[in-house]
Amino acid sequence: MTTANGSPNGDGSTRGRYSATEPDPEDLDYLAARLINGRHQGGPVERAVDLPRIEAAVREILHAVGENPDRDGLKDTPARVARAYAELLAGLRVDPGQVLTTTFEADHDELVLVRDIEVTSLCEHHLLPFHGVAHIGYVPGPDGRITGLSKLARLVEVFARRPQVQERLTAQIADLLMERLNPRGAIVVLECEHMCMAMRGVQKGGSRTITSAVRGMLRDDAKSRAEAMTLILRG
Ligand SMILES: Nc1nc2c(ncn2[C@@H]2O[C@H](COP(=O)(O)OP(=O)(O)OP(=O)(O)O)[C@@H](O)[C@H]2O)c(=O)[nH]1
Ligand SMILES: [Zn+2]
Repeated sequence: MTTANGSPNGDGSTRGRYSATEPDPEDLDYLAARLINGRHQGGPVERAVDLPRIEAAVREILHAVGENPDRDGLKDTPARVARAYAELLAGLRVDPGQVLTTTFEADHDELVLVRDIEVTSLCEHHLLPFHGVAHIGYVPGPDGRITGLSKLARLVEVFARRPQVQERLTAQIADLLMERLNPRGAIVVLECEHMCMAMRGVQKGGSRTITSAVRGMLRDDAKSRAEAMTLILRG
């Protein structure tokens, strides 16, 4: 739990070695809330993360590969890995709709596009990272409803911090934009490299997978779609 002043303890004090501007990574409510808007608003924390259970599982993995989890270099590793998973999967505990609660009306009815939003997620098949960039565009609806540009990046974070496949991640971003902003159309393109293809298995580093989700007029109108794609892919 933290407060609008950014202090994890709500009174300007710090906990352990973490300052008010450097949140305690063990504060799981904070990690979930930070995904939404950088402040804790007491939003829904849907699922608790069982850190001791992850720790026990990581100890088992270390045993199973023939390591000694109690040796000096590994003794804190299960706890570190547990905290890391809590952070990497914090999106599971967040209602993505909360990200798009701040919307504005603006007299703009043409494409709004944010390119090259950094994205890192975990593939649900191997729990290895895939990373790259997301490009998100939409054409505001008749009511001219737009959202803050940073909210588009936050939307990527909330859906990326879950076990994912790239196709679903792409579609979820587009669908939530359509649901919450009621735009004329939306387009989401992700370009990612999958570590499960680079570090193991087929071992083809450097390949990039491109996925798109196109909705509304950007799907139905070939000219609008081609214009948006040109802007997205020219970078
Ligand atoms: N479509 C899709 N596939 C993914 C994604 N992330 C990982 N994969 C693939 O998921 C597949 C899982 O295939 P399996 O045959 O069950 O697993 P595997 O034996 O580890 O496969 P290899 O990676 O080919 O060694 C692999 O082909 C991965 O490349 C993703 O985001 N989208
Ligand atoms: Zn994988």
